[in-house]
Amino acid sequence: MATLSLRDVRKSFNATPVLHGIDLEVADGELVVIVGASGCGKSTLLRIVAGLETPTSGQVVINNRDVTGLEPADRDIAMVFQNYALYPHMTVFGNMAYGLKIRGLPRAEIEKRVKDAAEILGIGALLERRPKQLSGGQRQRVAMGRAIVREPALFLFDEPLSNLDAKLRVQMRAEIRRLQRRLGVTSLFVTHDQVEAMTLGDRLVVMNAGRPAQVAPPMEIFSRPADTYVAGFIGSPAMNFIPATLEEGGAAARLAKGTVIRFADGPRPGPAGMPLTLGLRPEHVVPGDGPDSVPLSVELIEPLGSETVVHGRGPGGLAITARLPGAFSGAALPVRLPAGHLHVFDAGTGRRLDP
Ligand SMILES: Nc1ncnc2c1ncn2[C@@H]1O[C@H](COP(=O)(O)OP(=O)(O)OP(=O)(O)O)[C@@H](O)[C@H]1O
Repeated sequence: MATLSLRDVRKSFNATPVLHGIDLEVADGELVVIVGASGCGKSTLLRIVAGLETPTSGQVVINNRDVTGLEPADRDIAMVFQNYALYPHMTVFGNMAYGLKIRGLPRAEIEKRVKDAAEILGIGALLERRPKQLSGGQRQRVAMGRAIVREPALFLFDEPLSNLDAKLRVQMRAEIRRLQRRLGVTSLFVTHDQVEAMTLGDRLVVMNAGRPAQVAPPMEIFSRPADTYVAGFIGSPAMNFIPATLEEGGAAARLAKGTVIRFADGPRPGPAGMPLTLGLRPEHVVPGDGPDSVPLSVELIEPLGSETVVHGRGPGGLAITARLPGAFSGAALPVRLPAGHLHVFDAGTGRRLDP
C-alpha cells in the first residue's frame, strides 16, 4: 500500500532546466505512465523518484514520508530497467535473491519469495540458468521477478520493454499490466511509446520539454487533448491540423479557401478573426460532399488490409491524412471535416478552446 506525491519537483543540469516544476499525486495501486518525446525529462523524473538523481528543488513523498534526502535503498522502491541489469555470473535464482540476501532475510523466506515470484512469472523451471542462457523475454521476467520479491511500496519502470521485439513487447506489456493489477503495487512507468502508454496506464502524464502538458486517463487524453502538442503526440496516424479563423461570434471557423465549418457543440471564446488550429483525427475524415467538405488530391495510399491510410493535399496545399475502412484507390476525393469531431485550439498558444 503506497501513495506517491511529487511537489514542485525541479531539476537543472549545469544551470539548464530540464524539469520545470512537476506536481503529481499517484494513488495507491495506480499505474501512472510518463510519456513524451526523447529528451523531455521522463527518465530524469523517474531517477529523482528512485533517488538516483537529486532534484534542484521540490519534494518526493512516498506514503506521506518525505524521502527527498534518502538513499535509493531506503525508499522502499524497486526499479526495472530497459537493460535488465542482471548479474551475468549469477543464476536466475541468485539474481532474484540477491537484494533479499543483502537485506539479511532468512534463507527460507528468500526461497519462498523467489519461488512464488518465479511461479507468478512462469520462470520456475529456469531458476538454475544464467542470464546468457535466457531469451530477451525471459530476462525481462527475471528483472520483474527481482523487483517483485522485494515487495516494495513502489515499482518504477524505465522503458523496460524497449529491447524486445514487437511481438514480445505486446505480450510483456499485457503481462506487466496483469501483474501490476494482481499485486496492486503503485507504479510509475516511463516510455516514449504512445501505444504502450495508452494500453498500460490508469493515467498518463504527457511531458513536453520538462513540463506536464496533460495528466489524465488515456481516453480523456485521446478525446480531449489539452493542447496541440498532446493532440499530435497521442494517436496514429497523427491528428490533422488545419489552420482557420474564428467567425460568427465564435460559432464557426473559416478555412483558408473559404469553407466555413459551424461548431457542433457551441461557440468558442475569442475575437472575430482570431487564428485557430482545428484538429481532426484521420479516422474522422470521411469521404463525401457537403458544406464542410474540401477536395483532396491523393499523394500516397497505404493499404493496411482492413483499412487504408490516404495522404493527400487540400486547398492551399493543406496536408490531410484520412483513415478509410476497406480498400481505396483513386487520385482525388472530396472529404468532409465533420464539426462533431473537430478539436479547436488557439493557434497562438496551442491550448484547447472549450465551448
Ligand atoms: N547527467 C546529465 N547531465 C546533463 N544533462 C543531462 C543529464 N541527464 C540528462 N540530461 C539532459 O536532460 C534532458 C532530459 O533527459 P532525460 O534522459 O530525462 O530525457 P528522456 O525524456 O528520458 O529522454 P529519452 O527518451 O531519450 O531517454 C536531456 O536534454 C538530457 O540531455
